[in-house]
Amino acid sequence: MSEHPRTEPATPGATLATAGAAAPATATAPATAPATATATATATATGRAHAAEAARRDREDPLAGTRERFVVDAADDPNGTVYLDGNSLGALPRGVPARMADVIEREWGRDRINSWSDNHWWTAPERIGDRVGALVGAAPGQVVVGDSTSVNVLKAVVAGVRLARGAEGAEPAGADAGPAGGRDEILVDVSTFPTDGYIAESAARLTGCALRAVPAEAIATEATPRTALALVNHVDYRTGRLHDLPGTTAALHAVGAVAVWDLCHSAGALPVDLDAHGVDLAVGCTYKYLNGGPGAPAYLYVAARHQPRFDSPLPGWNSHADPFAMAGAYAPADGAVRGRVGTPDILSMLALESALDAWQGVSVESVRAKSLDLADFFLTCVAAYVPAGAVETLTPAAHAERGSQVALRCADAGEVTERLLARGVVIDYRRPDVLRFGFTPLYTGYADVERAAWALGEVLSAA
Ligand SMILES: Cc1ncc(COP(=O)(O)O)c(C=O)c1O
Ligand SMILES: Nc1c(O)cccc1C(=O)C[C@H](N)C(=O)O
Repeated sequence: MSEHPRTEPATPGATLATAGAAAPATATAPATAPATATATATATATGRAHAAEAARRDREDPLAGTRERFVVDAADDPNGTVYLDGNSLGALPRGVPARMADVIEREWGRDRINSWSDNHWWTAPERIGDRVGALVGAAPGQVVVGDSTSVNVLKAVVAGVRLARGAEGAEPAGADAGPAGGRDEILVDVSTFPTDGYIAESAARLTGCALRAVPAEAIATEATPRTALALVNHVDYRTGRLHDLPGTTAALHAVGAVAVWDLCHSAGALPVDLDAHGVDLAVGCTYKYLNGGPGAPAYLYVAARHQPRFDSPLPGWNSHADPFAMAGAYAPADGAVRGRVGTPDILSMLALESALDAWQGVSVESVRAKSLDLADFFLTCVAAYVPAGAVETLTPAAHAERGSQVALRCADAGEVTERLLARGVVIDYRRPDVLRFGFTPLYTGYADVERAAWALGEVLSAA
């Protein structure tokens, strides 16, 4: 469930003008280009010690140009919105509306049914899957886009248990009921995003396994020869902690278990390198750092070596070897197509395809470098602007242990989130006491994070 308090009117600039003595004098100035210099000068005059540095970093940022590919407010416009919620819903890439108009008016409106072949709708899940794959380190042919992350978790966990059992001949193919002389346990990280935990529990019942929740850091040591698989969140949605994908995957393999990773909070934010680390199965959403839009289709990665034995619990006609044979008996297609189920949501899928154009010429490595730098700079600004002891940082300081968000714990976090919104700073609140600041390097600038830290300081100084 989302926690996005929304107050009316949500006109950040108007509220900022009445935000108290520390508010910049130019708060009601129109959003014009010279606002950059004005805002920086005003910010410095009002004690914003890091404002000038933020402006300098933005000028020197090699990724500064990609911001124009998105619909976001100007970084230095004090009336504009600072959007630090791309870890929930990524901003709109500029090319998407025109592409959607074309899809709706021409492909659907005029070409109609022929679009399945002529406009390549039928093969969109694999085609777009390859583009997502390139961003998570998967060679072509292993990622298919479709359904929600929740649904793909079910596919991955049930099929993963079948893979783990089948590898040893411990169970007759197709029999899921009851432990079959071995692999009868599924591990899930104890702080998992809820949907993964709910679905893993159901998948455990479907496969006759027991579900055991352990800290993600302990999965490597808790896995035993009874473990069929572990479902692990690559980045913790609440704290922003990055879990050890290479080490945990290797430890699971050492006991013959399958590694299933949820990449919702890492895909598009940091290098994942699925193939390089020998991951078995992975799932993730595309509406966060991949900016695919609300409810954009998710994806499923099935490592090529597992595809011939990938036995989906949701075998639909779209994953049939010959869908239009309309055969009574199911025969799975080869490759990643095996992960499909029913008719794909073409409008959302093609919006995602267009959104991925925003990655043109950008490496995930460069995004990661800026993400870490943005978070470091944000924490420096928080330390300078926020009263001592008012917040506690939940996100690990070590770069190797964090994703692309900073989570701060503070009293009255829901109220603080509303007050930040009133100052034009959009973040997430997770009950009971967590503020999440998400950084999307393709469009988040240093002035954004400086302004967010300043606003947080204002709010907590007034508390
Ligand atoms: C880690 C994680 N997994 C799964 C989900 C849920 O995916 P969906 O609601 O798209 O099925 C989310 C966010 O909503 C998430 O953060
Ligand atoms: N998927 C969401 C939605 O449909 C509405 C609001 C928020 C979301 C989210 O993605 C929440 C997100 N997974 C989280 O990390 O909390």
